[in-house]
Amino acid sequence: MGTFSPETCLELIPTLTRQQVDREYIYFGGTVDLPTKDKRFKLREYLVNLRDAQKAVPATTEYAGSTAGMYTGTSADQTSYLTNTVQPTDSTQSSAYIYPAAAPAATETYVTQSSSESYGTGTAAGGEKQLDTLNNLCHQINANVLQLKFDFASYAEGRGASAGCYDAVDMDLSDQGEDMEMSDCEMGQDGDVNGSKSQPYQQRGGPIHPRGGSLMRGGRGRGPAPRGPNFDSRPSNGSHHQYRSVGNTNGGRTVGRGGGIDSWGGGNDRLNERGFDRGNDRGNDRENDRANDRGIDRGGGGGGGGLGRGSWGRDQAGPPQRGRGSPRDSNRGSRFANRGGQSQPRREFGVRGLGNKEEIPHDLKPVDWAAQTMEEIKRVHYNEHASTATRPKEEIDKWRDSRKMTVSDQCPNPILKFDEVSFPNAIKSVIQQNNFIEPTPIQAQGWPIALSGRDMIGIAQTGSGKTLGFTLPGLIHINAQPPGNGGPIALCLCPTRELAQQVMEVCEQYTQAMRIRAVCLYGGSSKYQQIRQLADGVEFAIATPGRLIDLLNTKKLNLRRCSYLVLDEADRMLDMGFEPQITAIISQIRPDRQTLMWSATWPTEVQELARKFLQDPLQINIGSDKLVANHAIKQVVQVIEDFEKFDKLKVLLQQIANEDKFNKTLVFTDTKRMADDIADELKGSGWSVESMHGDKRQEERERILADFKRGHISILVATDVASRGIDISDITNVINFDYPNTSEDYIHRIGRTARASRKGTAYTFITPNDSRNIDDLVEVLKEADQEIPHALMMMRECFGGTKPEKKVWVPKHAKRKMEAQAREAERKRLAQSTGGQKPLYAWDDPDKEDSDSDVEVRKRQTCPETDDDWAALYGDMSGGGVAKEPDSPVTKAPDSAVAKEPDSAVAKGQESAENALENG
Ligand SMILES: Nc1ncnc2c1ncn2[C@@H]1O[C@H](COP(=O)(O)OP(=O)(O)OP(=O)(O)O)[C@@H](O)[C@H]1O
Repeated sequence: MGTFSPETCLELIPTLTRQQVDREYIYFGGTVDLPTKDKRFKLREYLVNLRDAQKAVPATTEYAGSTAGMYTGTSADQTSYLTNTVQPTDSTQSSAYIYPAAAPAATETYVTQSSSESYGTGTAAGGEKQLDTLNNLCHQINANVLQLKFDFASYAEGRGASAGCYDAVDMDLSDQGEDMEMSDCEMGQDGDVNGSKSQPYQQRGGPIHPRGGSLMRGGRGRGPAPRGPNFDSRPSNGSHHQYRSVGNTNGGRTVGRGGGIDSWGGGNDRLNERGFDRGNDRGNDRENDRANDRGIDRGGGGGGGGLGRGSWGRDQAGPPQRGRGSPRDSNRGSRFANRGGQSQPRREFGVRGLGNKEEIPHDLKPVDWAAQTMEEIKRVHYNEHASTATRPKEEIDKWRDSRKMTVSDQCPNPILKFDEVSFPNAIKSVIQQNNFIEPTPIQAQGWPIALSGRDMIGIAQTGSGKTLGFTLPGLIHINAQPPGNGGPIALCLCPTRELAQQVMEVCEQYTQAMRIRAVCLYGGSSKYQQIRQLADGVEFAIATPGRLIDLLNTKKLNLRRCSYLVLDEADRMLDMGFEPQITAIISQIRPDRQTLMWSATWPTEVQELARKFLQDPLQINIGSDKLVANHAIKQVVQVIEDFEKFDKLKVLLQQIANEDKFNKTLVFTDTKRMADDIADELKGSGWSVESMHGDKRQEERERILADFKRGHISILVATDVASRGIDISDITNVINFDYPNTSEDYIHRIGRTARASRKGTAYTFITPNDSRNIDDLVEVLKEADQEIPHALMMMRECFGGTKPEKKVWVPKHAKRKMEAQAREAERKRLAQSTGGQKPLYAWDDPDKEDSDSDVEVRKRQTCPETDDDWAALYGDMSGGGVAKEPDSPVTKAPDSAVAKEPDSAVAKGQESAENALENG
């Protein structure tokens, strides 16, 4: 029986260096694919041997606590491991791991694995469970979905430099096509794994919360280290802890929000970066990306319920974080944990199910404005120009019609030239510097409304100049109010940091010219500096809600002077579940304020809500009240299968580069993890590419975006953090690698190209999993007079408007498996059509007959479809235990090992399979 010696590791993993293995304290945290079938076989055989050896092991004790992974070491280590990791049974702990009571051989190998089942506590016939675990491991290897993690740091720390190493078997089935998006808890899948999958953090980070086993604690190195006596004495911080936490990402998908950076001090950055938010990745990623921004902004975070099999191998979710120790944070953690761990329908949160911020803590009590004495606001700053006032109605109607503009009754006439609006000279000169010739339509119609002091809703396509549409009237509003240092006069709320920075960037020129002090308040950046700026006095604040609430909470900011409020991307703010925050913020702003909402999309779901914050608003819509994409964008939709996506992407990128090597492409993915993976893959092929998402630290995000703007990188792979507001004029192409969560997001994403009056192309991959959005997409394409592929219409016919069960991305190895299955199906079909005369495993060459040994090899290369197949190949490794659930590679371990006579077919299969293995 073998162990994973460093040599084996070196052999198995080509990217590993001797130096890495030999060094005592080393981080090697990646997940690796076993690159070749040979190596997979080798590992499988190792496990099968292990299984066989394990059969001889007496019944084991089941311990409360948890871990995951496979541990190879000495019995002394076993003792210390037990001593250091096994926590006393706690009734709140919903899961357990198993452990051999006695070592099977001179070199002990412990395989522990969290399971999606809560074992409860006490003793059980753990030997069977362990075999079952091994069985699962083998199964996964066979299915090419097993990945290994090697944590040499743990090895070294735990046992010094003795031989052997710690092999954490990452049971990450997310790589398996069908299971991948089980982590996509928003989609309502696989909800059973909440509690038990939090395990690794339980032992390290703190107790499992009674509610669903989610983790409420964790963080900086609390709890004993996983193994080895040395751990206890080592100082630990979040990041170190993170890297030590080896094993099963099953255990810890931290589905909660975490304000790692803001909430915690040093050491958490890495944690946050690598573990904590990563943990979110598969869980609720699109949402998490958004939530991440918000989470970090607000400096809080929720603990995570693990998401069992769903997370990706590399994601070692760090210990769940709890923001700031507020009890309410705990609740929040639990809530998010539940979202992560227990499948929640995606649309349960927020107005349209895209988030929920109800539990964001704040001490903001609504101000009793009636009891306040307030200076009167000067709201009206608009003197209609003679030529505007006298413009004939027909001419105005014609102008509006030609721009597909609809306006509320009583809407003032548009100003068609800059001269018609009484901007101060400072603004006019900046407009000139920018070579703007005339106002864009939304500006032409929006400025008169905003300057008149009316509340308004402005909806216009992406890249149509909305930012100046609301900032310039804001600056004029500020200018008209009495001077002072009592807080900002104008406030612009933005859903993401990127957007806040973008707005800041746009208006900076103008604020400087007008000597107006502006500040951008967003999470992930130095709060101290922002507080100092606030203390110095500001007139204009651009903020993300989280940071703003934080500053309001800590009384570093007050909004009593604020009388001009903008909600940029208002639909997203309301849509994402920012409503409670918006309500809290608005409660701090005087009721006679002027409120403006702007966006490129205005879904009906938020319209009612929006009106709650507005008083008798005027509305402008450019396009229609439906979803409208910027018509300067050429929209190309490709209907493909999930597994084709990456290859198609490469082809597309090559094509784009061939057109012009200076082309800039923004690729959108659903998940942070996918963004990273794609960027890594592309980098490997020599592309100049970076990824950007909510897991990245703020400065990293800013650097990457700046690099992209400057053209230092030509491809940016991003999640929806980049979908709104970002104005990079020379983005020529947008690729929706994954179709976004909502069709509004589609409009905003593709709107990153064709800014101002430029043109651009948006490519979108559509798979059957996107069927629920097809109706919208077809409408958008029709409206923009774009080509609608026949396949899309066919898909619409078949699935239009229905929600798919899962949205899966199929990575390469799963793709290989699918291809193998397709070949197998083809083989069967061929065999049938030829009356069974065709060779059994001749898919590569139907005319060539396999030898007997080929047949056996083929068998071993093929993932058994069912448990019976599996048993036929490898025997019933649960030792006659309870039959496992079909379709569940990580099979639930039985509560108790109920003896069951193997049926004779299985027994026969087992025998022949074992013979085959011996021979093979
Ligand atoms: N009057 C104008 N003439 C020409 N260009 C303009 C004018 N006003 C703004 N722009 C430019 O148009 C670009 C897009 O503007 P902006 O970012 O405000 O669009 P937006 O409508 O807010 O887009 P999104 O909805 O994507 O956020 C910017 O680069 C800006 O400088």
